[in-house]
Amino acid sequence: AAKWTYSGPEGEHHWSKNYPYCGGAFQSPIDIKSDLLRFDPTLRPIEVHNYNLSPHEQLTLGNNGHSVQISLPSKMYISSLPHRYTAAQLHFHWGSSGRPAGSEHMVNSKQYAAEMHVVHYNSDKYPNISMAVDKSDGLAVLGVLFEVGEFNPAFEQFLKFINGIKYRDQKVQVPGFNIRALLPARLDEYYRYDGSLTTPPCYPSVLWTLFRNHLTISRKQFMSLATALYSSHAQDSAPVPLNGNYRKPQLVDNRVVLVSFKE
Ligand SMILES: NS(=O)(=O)c1c(F)c(F)c(S(=O)(=O)CCO)c(N[C@H]2CCCc3ccccc32)c1F
Ligand SMILES: [Zn+2]
Repeated sequence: AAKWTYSGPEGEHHWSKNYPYCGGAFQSPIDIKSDLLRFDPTLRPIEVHNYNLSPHEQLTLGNNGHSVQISLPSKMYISSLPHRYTAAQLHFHWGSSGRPAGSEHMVNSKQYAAEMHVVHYNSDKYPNISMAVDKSDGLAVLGVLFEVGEFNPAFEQFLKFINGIKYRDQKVQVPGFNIRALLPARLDEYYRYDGSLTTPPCYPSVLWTLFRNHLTISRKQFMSLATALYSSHAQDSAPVPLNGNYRKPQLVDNRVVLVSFKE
C-alpha cells in the first residue's frame, strides 16, 4: 500500500492519486452546521454491549504510524443499528502542542482538541472488518469529541502506557478497562450521516454517529498525547512527530445530517 501522511507531498490533497475514493463523494469528516440538520424522531439511543472490559483481559495498544489504536475484543458490539456492528478498534485524532485543535469533525466550525473513533463492522453480513471495509453497509463508527478541561481517568487507563509505543509499529498489552467511560453519558443525543473512512482508502462505507456531548481531558493529558508519539520507526535516523493527524472537513454536497435531539 502507498504511503500517505497528513502534510507535505503525501498529504491529504495528494491521497486521491493512489486512493481514488479519497477524491470521491460521501467523504468524511464534515463541518456539522446547524443549517444542515434535520431532526429524526426514529433515531434510537445507541446501545453498546460488553464495553466494560475486565482488567484481567489484555488489550493491544499500538502506534500504527497514523494514530494510537486499541484493538477491541469481538464481544463488544452495537445493537441499536439496522444490523449488529461488532467492535474492531478505537483510535484518536488530535492537534499539536502548539495547537490544541485536532478533531476531524467540526460543529458549527468549532474544532475540538481531539476526537476518538470506535470502529465497528457489520457482523451480520461480513465475517471480518477486511471484508466489510469497502461495503456501503460495512462500517459504523462512533465519534466522541474531546476538549481540554478536567482530568479524564478513563483516558488515563491507556495514556499511562503511551511511552511504550513511541514509534511506528510498536505495541504493548494493557489491562482492559471500561470503554463505556470514554463515551459521553448521553448516548441518545448524536449527529448521524453517511460518510467514509477519514484515511486512505477513504471508502464511503461508514455510518457515522458523532455524539453531541464532548468529554474532557486535562491539558497534561492532551500534551502527553500530542507529544509522545512518532510516525517513524524507532531505528529511523530522522524521527517524525505524530500530531495533527486529522483530515480537513470535506464537501457535504447534498447530504443531510440527521440529529436525534431537538435543540
Ligand atoms: N477515522 S477512521 O476512518 O475511523 C480510521 C482511521 F482514521 C484510521 F487511522 C484507521 S487505521 O488506524 O487502521 C490506519 C489507516 O487505516 C482506520 N482503520 C479501519 C479502517 C481500515 C481497515 C481497518 C482494519 C481494522 C481495524 C480498523 C480499520 C479507520 F477506520
Ligand atoms: Zn478516525
